[in-house]
Amino acid sequence: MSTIRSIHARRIWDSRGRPTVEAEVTLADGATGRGIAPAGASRGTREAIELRDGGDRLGGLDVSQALAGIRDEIAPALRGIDALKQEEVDERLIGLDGTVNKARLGGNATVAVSLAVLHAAAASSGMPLWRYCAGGQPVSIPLPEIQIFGGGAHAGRRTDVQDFMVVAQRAQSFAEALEITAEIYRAAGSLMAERGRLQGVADEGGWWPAFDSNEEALDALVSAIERAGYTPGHEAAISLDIAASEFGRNGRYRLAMEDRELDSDGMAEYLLRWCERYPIVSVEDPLAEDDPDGLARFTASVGDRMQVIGDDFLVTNANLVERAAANGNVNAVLIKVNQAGTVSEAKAACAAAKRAGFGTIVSARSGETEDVAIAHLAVGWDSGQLKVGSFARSERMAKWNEVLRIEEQFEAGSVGIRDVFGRGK
Ligand SMILES: O=C(O)[C@@H](CO)OP(=O)(O)O
Ligand SMILES: [Mg+2]
Repeated sequence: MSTIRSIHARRIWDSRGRPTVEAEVTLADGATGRGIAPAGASRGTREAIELRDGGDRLGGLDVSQALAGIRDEIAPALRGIDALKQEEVDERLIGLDGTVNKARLGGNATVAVSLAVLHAAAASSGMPLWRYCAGGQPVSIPLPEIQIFGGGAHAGRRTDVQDFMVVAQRAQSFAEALEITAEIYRAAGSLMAERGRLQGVADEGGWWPAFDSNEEALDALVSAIERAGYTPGHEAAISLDIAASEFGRNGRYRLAMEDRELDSDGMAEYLLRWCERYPIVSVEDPLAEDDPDGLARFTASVGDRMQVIGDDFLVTNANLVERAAANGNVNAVLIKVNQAGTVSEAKAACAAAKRAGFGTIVSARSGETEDVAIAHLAVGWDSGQLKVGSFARSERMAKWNEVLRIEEQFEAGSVGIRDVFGRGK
């Protein structure tokens, strides 16, 4: 029987040395599943709230309230529910919390439990997680977006732009995409070393961006692609997460590196110049979450040839995705389970995006753990793309390597890899 027998919650630690929540679910048939809450640094204001509390010595970073909520309220309420009924489980979590943003029990509590139930249900069904998530629907191996330089909130705001990434858009397999990007990553490292600029890595494993301008980082990225023996824009293209909500509000954008302030149109023009000059195929959060008109203008000018992703702007919310599709604010969405707070809500956002013809990118957070669930979600939900950060940090490699294992399970040649525009569907 796949009914939930018990849920245990424990405090574990994430890749930034901060406490986080792990839930462990045991079913009546003995199957178990574990889920861990990741944590973002650049967060959208409408994300599910993670519950953090006093814990004197931890300065408000502790998660003891979230753990207590799982023990005292969530575990008793879910006992006896069939783990195969993920939506029922998640509806119970949403109802129990009772707020619009999981503020009472904490999105970190609900997401850990929701993922743990998903894992346990897959184990009980005797299926790998990706196959269980697919529910019999067609799947694909996602194209990876891999960070080469990590800036913004992940590197003490060393650059304004948060993620400088590479997409190996012509790779024929995930294994090949990883290989190409690893070469570019290492080339970028030696380039930094030669310039006396190598200063370790940022939160997601991308090189610490010791640059004097955002453009210098872009130029270095192009040089790294060339040094690795590839043609920029051909085998390897550039993908950026501007994370503009971090430095833009009320239509004003403060570029610290260049010591200037731009209005919404100025910011868009600044980015459009990059789009002309560099082989950029995807831009995430080019304008702030409170600038939907700016986003719509930006998408109107480049959306026919480029992916424009809403992350902080859409916070993995199906209603917001539908509204964005109607208003043309963006043409793709980042899918982060902990932004929504439950597996079912994230899945609904992904489904809404596909109905709207949006690109979908399953994404990790900047604070991560060894949990590899998102590798399986990207495959099982057929998202087409996966964003996990970089190399050089094992919480990232655990996920990339997991996709390699999943790819091995596919029959050779039966599943094509897609580029950012979904070619090969
Ligand atoms: O903005 C993002 O897309 C993510 C991952 O790069 O960062 P964070 O988890 O800090 O929100
Ligand atoms: Mg982002």
